[in-house]
Amino acid sequence: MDQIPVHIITGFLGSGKTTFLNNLIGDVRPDRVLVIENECGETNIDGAIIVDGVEDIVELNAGCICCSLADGLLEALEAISKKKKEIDRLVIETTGIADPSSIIQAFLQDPRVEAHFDLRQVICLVDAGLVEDWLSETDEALRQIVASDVILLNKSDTVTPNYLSKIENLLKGINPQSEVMKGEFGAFSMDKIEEFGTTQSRTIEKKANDHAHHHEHHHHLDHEVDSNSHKITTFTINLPKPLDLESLSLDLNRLVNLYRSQVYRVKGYIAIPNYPNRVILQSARTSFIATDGSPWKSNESREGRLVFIGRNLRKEVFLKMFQRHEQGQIAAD
Ligand SMILES: Nc1nc2c(ncn2[C@@H]2O[C@H](COP(=O)(O)OP(=O)(O)OP(=O)(O)O)[C@@H](O)[C@H]2O)c(=O)[nH]1
Repeated sequence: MDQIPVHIITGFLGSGKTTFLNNLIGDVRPDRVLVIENECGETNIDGAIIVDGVEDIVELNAGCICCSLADGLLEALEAISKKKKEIDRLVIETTGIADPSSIIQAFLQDPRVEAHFDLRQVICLVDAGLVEDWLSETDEALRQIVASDVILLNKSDTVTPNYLSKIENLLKGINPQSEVMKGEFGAFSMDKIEEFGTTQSRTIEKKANDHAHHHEHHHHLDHEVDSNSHKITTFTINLPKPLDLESLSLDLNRLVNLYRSQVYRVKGYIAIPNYPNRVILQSARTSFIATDGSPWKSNESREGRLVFIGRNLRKEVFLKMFQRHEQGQIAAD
């Protein structure tokens, strides 16, 4: 029986997973790719960011796939296995704080999954400018790098060539079995990546076993993840009205600068008055970047959502700041 080739895309928050996925989809026949998106929090922001044309995007929200294998992922895979003839590949994008080892294990050790799917490669996106921070502040970044077959050292435009070489060596030191490619804006050729060969089952099995059982965090809609001494918090702020982009950007930049050491990632979209598209706002320890998202449908209520991910974040503090500085009404979820 033919198996569906699978790639798992991992990498820390904001490292460029979605950007790479968009490139990959541009390279192949999008109607024959199926994507499983996993987001932290209830809002699947990436669903709104990804380019159109993909056969299907299965959204697994409200938790991290690595923790809900028993329900969400296995169910999704079972449904996908029935579409075998319609798709050429399955791509799974994990959350930025996921330990991918239990997902890898499912593909290598669960007979229900193995029967239909062939895990080709685990690909890890790395933010050249921030990876040292993430390695020193979190455990997840290390686990993702260790579990991968191919490391895409992304955002090379944000660092000097010398620093880039230093990071390349650091990554090779952490995971000597992996291949490292350097680049920017997720522009890595899938053909080249596939030339590195498929994952050696034995190797990956070892990796999966090495990293299994280290993972005991619990994900909820708004949740805190205890990962040794690091507490990763995720919460969503709903923005029920269209908002002024300029004043909101000022507020948001002020917020992330004030809590710079605690805020890992903010991502979401807002509605702005008289504008036909969602405006996607995101930051990864940097200023906010605003880009066009998908158009609002005529019957849709124009509500924005921002997901915050960080360490020891207190939602009340952020809500209060929004309430003080926003023009519209802000509601907690
Ligand atoms: N300067 C620079 N920015 C980049 C590069 N690659 C991606 N970005 C930007 O970095 C931000 C995060 O990229 P994403 O692709 O959303 O990252 P992600 O890993 O999917 O993020 P999460 O899903 O939140 O973990 C976006 O604003 C991208 O446009 C790069 O090579 N250089």
